[in-house]
Formats: sequence, structure tokens, C-alpha cells
Amino acid sequence: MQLNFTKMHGLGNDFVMINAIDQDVNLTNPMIKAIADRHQGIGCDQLLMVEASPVADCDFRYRIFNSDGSEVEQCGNGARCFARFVVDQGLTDKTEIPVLTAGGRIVLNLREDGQVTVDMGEPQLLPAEIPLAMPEQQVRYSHTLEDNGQVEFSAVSMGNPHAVLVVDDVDTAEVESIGSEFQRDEVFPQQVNVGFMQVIDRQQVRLRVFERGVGETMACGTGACAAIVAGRLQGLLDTPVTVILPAGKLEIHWAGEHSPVMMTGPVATVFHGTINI
Ligand SMILES: N[C@H](CCC[C@H](N)C(=O)O)C(=O)O
Repeated sequence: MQLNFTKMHGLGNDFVMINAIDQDVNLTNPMIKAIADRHQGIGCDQLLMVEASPVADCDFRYRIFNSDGSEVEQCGNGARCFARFVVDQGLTDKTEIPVLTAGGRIVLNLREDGQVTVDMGEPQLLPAEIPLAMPEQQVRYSHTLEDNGQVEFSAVSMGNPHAVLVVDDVDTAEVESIGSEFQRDEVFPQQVNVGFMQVIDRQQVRLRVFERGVGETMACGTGACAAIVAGRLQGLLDTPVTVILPAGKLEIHWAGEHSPVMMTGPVATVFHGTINI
């Protein structure tokens, strides 16, 4: 199968974008892994696909696949790139674009300055919604990992599951060790994205994220949303908050329970190509 694609990134979290409306696409899990492979394929953290929407209140269906081939519910940096992509592909000329994901309906807003604001929907906090194998909802959970011992974390779903640890210094956080151990622990039955948040002050944080299905990425949009929700529930943060990542910044706004999380940040188109897969 020959596929046209566009390579994009949101703060270094990089994507292969596929228009499955204007071309016949039938990708298997092994094919997605091969495309994502950084040595024998194109290379990406996630593969994102635009399809026709099956529902009236969304313009498109937005499908998300991690580099390990797993299909997941949500991708925040990808959502910003998706907005740019559907316009550049001539699929819409709107600047406010409702899309359907496996994690629910989100709304993308293309701004005059080229950045994109996404209404990421309301965070989910009940253990069953994360999912998290804990008896009741808490602001902070305590759990003992086999190798890393006792850890304290908050748990938030943005459609996809997140654990958020507050750390003194992201540069010395055990991102790889704790992040990978959480994937093997039954406390998160569908695995989990693990965020390590350093609070600079009430309006700024630094963040590193070990992503489910990928490993540590340069940025994680849903991870930034989950981190700010966790920080605000713990009384550590105001709103909006600037999330400082290695390749740039995201602005996250959350007014509180029963409010959507609003994420604003940049997008970049790197190149267009064709791949035989
Ligand atoms: N690894 C995530 C999906 C991509 C999330 C991230 N790239 C973002 O920008 O939100 C998961 O398995 O839920």
C-alpha cells in the first residue's frame, strides 16, 4: 500500500499524519509499528489518522496510535497538529473544528497567531474512570512499587489515563524507572502515562512525561492537562498555568471541577512524503 503522509510535531512530540478520507487506508498494528520505527520507518511517537465523522456534532473522527501500535483515546499535542493538518489538506476551512476521539468530543480552535487552543473536555477523576485499582477517589494516592518503593501520585483521565507525581527537580526525577514500572503494575489496569511535575510557582511548572506505549517524550499535551488538574486539586496552582517543556511552552487553563481543560500551544509541519508499506 502506498500512503501519503505529513510529518508534524507539537513541541517535539512528533506525529505521522494520515488523511484516511482522501486515500484508502488499512493499517495493521505491525504496519503502524513499522511506520513509527525511527530506524527503518518514518519515525514518530504517534500516528494520527483523520476519518469521516460517524456522528453529526463532529466534523471528523481523530484516531490515535502509539508507536507500539496500540490505539488510544486521546492525544493533546496531536490534536493541535490535527487542526492544522485538516485545513492544510483542504478538508475544511473552519477555524473551530469539533472532532470525535475514542476519549470523547474535543474542539480545536486555530488562532490568528498560528497557535491552536483545544477544549480538551472535562477531566475524569473517579478511579473507575481512569481506570485505577483504588477503592475510592483521593487527591493523592500512595502506592508501593516493587523496585521504586512508595510513591505518591494523583490520577486524572483526559480520556487517557495519567498519574502525576510532584517532584522537587524534574532533571533528577526517576522518569524511566518509575514510568516503566507503573506500566507493569496492576494498579493501572490499562497502563498509564506518568507525569513528573516540578512546581516553580503558582503560575509555572516544569514537566516530564513517560508516555504509555512510547516511553519519555519531549512533550505530552494530555499530560500537561492532567498535571495542572492535579496541581490545582492539591491547591498548588492558580489558572492559567505555563507548562515549561524542553522545546517550548503550553498554556493550560482549568476553572475547576465540571469545567473543561483548555490547552494552547504551537504546531509545526516538518515535511510531506509517501511511504510504501
Ligand atoms: N501515550 C498516550 C497517547 C498520546 C498522548 C500525548 N502524546 C499527548 O500529547 O497527549 C496514551 O497512551 O494515552
